[in-house]
Amino acid sequence: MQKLVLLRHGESIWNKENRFTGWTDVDLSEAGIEQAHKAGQLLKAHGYSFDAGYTSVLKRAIKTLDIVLEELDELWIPVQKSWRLNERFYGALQGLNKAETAAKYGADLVQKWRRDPHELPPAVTKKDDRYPGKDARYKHLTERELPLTENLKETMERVLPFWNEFIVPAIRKNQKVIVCAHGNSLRALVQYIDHLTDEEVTKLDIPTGTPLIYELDEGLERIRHYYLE
Ligand SMILES: O=C(O)[C@@H](CO)OP(=O)(O)O
Repeated sequence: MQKLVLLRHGESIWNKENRFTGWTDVDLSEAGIEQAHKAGQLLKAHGYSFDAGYTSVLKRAIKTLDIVLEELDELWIPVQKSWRLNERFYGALQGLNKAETAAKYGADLVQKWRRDPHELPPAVTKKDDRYPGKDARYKHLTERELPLTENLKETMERVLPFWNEFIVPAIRKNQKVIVCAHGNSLRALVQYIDHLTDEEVTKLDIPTGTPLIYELDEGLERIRHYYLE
């Protein structure tokens, strides 16, 4: 049996302000920093230890993993950062307040943009400052890989190559792995690991700063999963 730990970053400043975040690189809030420390302490109290960490190129996830590893005194382990673990790119919604957007466009449409795995939020143009092609950290991406908007299905399509190329081989080598990512990159991963239907994933919400433990069999099929609280 293998254990895999998935962790959504602690609360960010824009989670707190109820804004669509996506690839915007906002920092953790005070509460988010506290959540990250608590997650690390909880993992330590339950005897967890890691050989490898994986995170996105966004500071709310990077810092959360750092704080967790600091609590475990394992800041030395190799940590791989990839854009493929980033939050779902939220297009032209990024920066807008979720409640104000619901009041403007209607709660049903906004809920579809947020949770329907096939629904695409309004796109940014390549001239928009939010277009990732303008950000140095994405300069190695091809134009096709640079999103203008993304739904959960597309998020899954860019998360899975990273899962298969790096995380699966590490687990198969018996490494103890922690993946610190985002609400929707983790929803995509959970949909894949748990074989969830689109309807089931629509209802799935992953809380910030709460370790989600997966026990996997040799074929990396889920035996059980639970939150450490
Ligand atoms: O704003 C975002 O990027 C995400 C996660 O906070 O929001 P949502 O809950 O709508 O997926």
